Amino acid sequence: MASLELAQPHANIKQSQHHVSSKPISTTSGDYDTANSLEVRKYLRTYGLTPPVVESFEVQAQRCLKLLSMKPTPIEKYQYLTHLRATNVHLFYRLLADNIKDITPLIYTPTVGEACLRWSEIYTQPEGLYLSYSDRGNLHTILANWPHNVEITVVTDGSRILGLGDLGVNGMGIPVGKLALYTACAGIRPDATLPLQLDLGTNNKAFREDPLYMGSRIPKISPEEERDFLDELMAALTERWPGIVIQFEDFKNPFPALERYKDIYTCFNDDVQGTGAVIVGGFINAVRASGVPVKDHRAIFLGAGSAGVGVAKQIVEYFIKEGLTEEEARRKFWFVDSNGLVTLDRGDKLADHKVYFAREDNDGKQIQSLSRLIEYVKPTILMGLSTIGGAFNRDILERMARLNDKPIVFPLSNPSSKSECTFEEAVRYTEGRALFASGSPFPSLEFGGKTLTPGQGNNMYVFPGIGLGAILCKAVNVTQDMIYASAESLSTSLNAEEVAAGWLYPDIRRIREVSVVVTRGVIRAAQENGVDRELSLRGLADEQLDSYIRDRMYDPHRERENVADEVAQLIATASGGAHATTNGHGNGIAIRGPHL
Ligand SMILES: NC(=O)c1ccc[n+]([C@@H]2O[C@H](COP(=O)([O-])OP(=O)(O)OC[C@H]3O[C@@H](n4cnc5c(N)ncnc54)[C@H](O)[C@@H]3O)[C@@H](O)[C@H]2O)c1
Ligand SMILES: O=C(O)C[C@H](O)C(=O)O
Ligand SMILES: [Mg+2]
Repeated sequence: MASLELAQPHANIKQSQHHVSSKPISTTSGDYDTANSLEVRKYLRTYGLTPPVVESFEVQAQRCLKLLSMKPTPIEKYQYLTHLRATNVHLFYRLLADNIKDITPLIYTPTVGEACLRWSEIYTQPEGLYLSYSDRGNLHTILANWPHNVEITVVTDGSRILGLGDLGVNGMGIPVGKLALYTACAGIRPDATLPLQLDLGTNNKAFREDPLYMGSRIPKISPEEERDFLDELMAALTERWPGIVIQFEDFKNPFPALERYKDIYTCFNDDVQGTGAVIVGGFINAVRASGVPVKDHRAIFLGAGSAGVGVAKQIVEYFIKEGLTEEEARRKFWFVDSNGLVTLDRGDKLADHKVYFAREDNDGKQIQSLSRLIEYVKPTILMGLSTIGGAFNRDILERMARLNDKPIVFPLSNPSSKSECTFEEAVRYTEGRALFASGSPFPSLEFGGKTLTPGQGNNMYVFPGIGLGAILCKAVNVTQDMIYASAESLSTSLNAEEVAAGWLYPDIRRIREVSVVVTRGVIRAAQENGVDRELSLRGLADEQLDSYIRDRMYDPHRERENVADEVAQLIATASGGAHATTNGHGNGIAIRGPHL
């Protein structure tokens, strides 16, 4: 199997100063950076093609933020940021790194949801790779068109985009957005990422009939056809880029592919595994803060899909580590789907993934209403992964507040319009007592003379570190222990002030530091499982491993100096008489040569 080839040479440790990619600088979109020195401009032959001033990042940022504030709607801000990324990638990431809390909602949930709904209408430029069902048999040849060396891809078939349903190829916004966060949060080089949209038909009839829709106008292919297509895709991706990490995202039914590929490729499913991990990470802190012993918790999950079951399975793992038997842990969950409480004797055919948590102790009772179920179960925990915006209404939240001193309430559906409740509602109807995390961001608010800040239980806290960890240790597979390690690492990553303030997740502004901790945990678990192929990392102490990780993270602030250093070196080489045609990094600078 291609993914098991041990001979696959990734960056060797000493050589790869900047990160694991073989391309230390991207010349295409940095050429016209107004921060480039005059010397660099002369070398690149862009002298005169930009305004004369050499700008500091602070001045550039001032202009960008001003332009951003002039855009009246989130979608226009999204479009401006897309344009910035396409024309000056390092400036985009500098801006994002310094304004992560404010800009993330504009390039990720919730705005990316609107962008996907309107993708065909707002499309201006290509940003990833599209593979259609009619391309089967030729996937390897098409992958050869992608010009860069890829380390990680996010792939979707668009069939369940956030809580917005089947959006076909309009789903491309999701891989683009997730990979931007891989770069911003974990420092994976932008040119080492591949957004991948599969065009396998769509059951969204309105899209198929929309003249602007840009995918195949056929109904979604069958599961068997999709399986064969994915078989070819996985082999082709791994043959083209042997060390590639493949993240599955927003598939309507992700379980068959995960089962089929997890032991033979370096892959994971973010909605099942990443979500499970991120919620466990915050949940460990919520359980502590609740003051209720693990054995006394009971959880109702609204939504029994891939995310709900993924989360519950990992909480089971946490409960077992806390001393419960698997049976005791499993019995702590009551799932509700669109047909009510999930029971074995409900009379419908349960999807395979629901059977593990289906109740058989319901004495033939089938409960449809969430409020009646709350009275029946008396839960300490209420999780929402149902795509039903507003499902945790006043009545539901007040019931949770009556039953618990500190109810754990996690409305996790995305985007914000699908969140089961807002932060404000949770605070108001539980008198500020809820231990809260939502999938999409909500603003802080004042309550009872205090500023309360919501947690954001979004897989963006873990997937960047899972991906970077797998890349750096050259993992053969992404094991369940690596996923669980990302959760535990996340739960320990809060600093003293965050703990004192009762936060469940660390401040998003520290995400790069958090990603280092998560990455280290993932690498350690890979080493324990023996799936790592970068054996030199095994002997490193934790601080050494952290430095190793940090040194390989792309830093957009350093890029300008990197370009200047390389140009200076090339000029020195050229003026020393050598007729350089390449600088050995494959970035194309030298072929343009000194000028002026
Ligand atoms: N916070 C995060 O990091 C994160 C991660 C992954 C998914 N999500 C969100 O979770 C949601 C669900 O994702 P998924 O992959 O599980 O989707 P899915 O389609 O697999 O599952 C949705 C579930 O909700 C149930 N449901 C639908 N209508 C319902 C109703 N009226 N009452 C009760 N249950 C109902 C369905 O029966 C199904 O079990 C999405 O909105 C997604 O954006 C959030
Ligand atoms: O994309 C997100 O914001 C989280 C998650 O993967 C989702 O599908 O909702
Ligand atoms: Mg997702």
